[in-house]
Amino acid sequence: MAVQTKVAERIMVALDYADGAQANELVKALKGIPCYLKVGMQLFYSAGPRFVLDLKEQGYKVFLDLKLHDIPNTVKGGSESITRLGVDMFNVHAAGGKQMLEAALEGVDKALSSASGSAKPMVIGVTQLTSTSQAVMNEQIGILGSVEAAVLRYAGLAQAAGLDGVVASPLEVVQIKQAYGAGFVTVTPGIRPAGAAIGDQSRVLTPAEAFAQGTDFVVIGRPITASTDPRAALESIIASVIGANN
Ligand SMILES: O=C(O)c1cc(=O)[nH]c(=O)n1[C@@H]1O[C@H](COP(=O)(O)O)[C@@H](O)[C@H]1O
Repeated sequence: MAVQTKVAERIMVALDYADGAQANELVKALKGIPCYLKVGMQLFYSAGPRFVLDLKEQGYKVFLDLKLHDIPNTVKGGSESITRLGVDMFNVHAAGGKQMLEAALEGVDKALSSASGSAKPMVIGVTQLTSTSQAVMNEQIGILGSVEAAVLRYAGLAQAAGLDGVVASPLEVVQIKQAYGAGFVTVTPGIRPAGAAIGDQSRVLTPAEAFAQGTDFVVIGRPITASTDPRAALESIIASVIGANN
């Protein structure tokens, strides 16, 4: 497999758009690059399950980022509905606790036991959002200690519940892999190519730095979607990762 393909398959492009038409413009612009596509709440609340099904029909890997966080019974039902869409990955907040995380997996199993041929999606626990700084976590949210310690605690909870991995910032990947094993998947937003606007993110690294930390997937939105030439932006990110490895 070409090295470009291997890198592209580990880049999740965040389709943070107001509607399906705008998102489809980007999908068209990136056609032929085998990246993962991430559908988040803005697009899903507007374009709905149909948009997700369309991406799957086109053969894309899809991460449905709806960050479920509710009572276990509701999360179980939500996970069941999500699994029926045939997505490859979805996420739930680890802060919901072990019973809620286990309920998400029960929802997946329930859908798979009755659905026709849906593949098992990876279920990923959100730890501390990458927009959260140490000060915000301690002083506003009221969680004491370091961000790293909180992320590791959430990751441990996610693993104990049987999840496939976690969303965290690239700064925490080495510790997560050390504590929970190389096979415990890390999905890392908070990615900014050198010189890109950081915006509301707090804990960031460049794409090449994130992969050097050993992350499995990077999530990238605005550095691609806000670019005047999104395809060139993605290609230059891929080239930067390959260049850093040579
Ligand atoms: O679960 C996520 O995808 C997520 C978790 C997190 O901690 N931080 C985070 O930024 N995200 C998502 O990753 C994407 C990052 O987008 P950009 O900041 O534009 O690159 C957005 O769609 C966020 O919703």
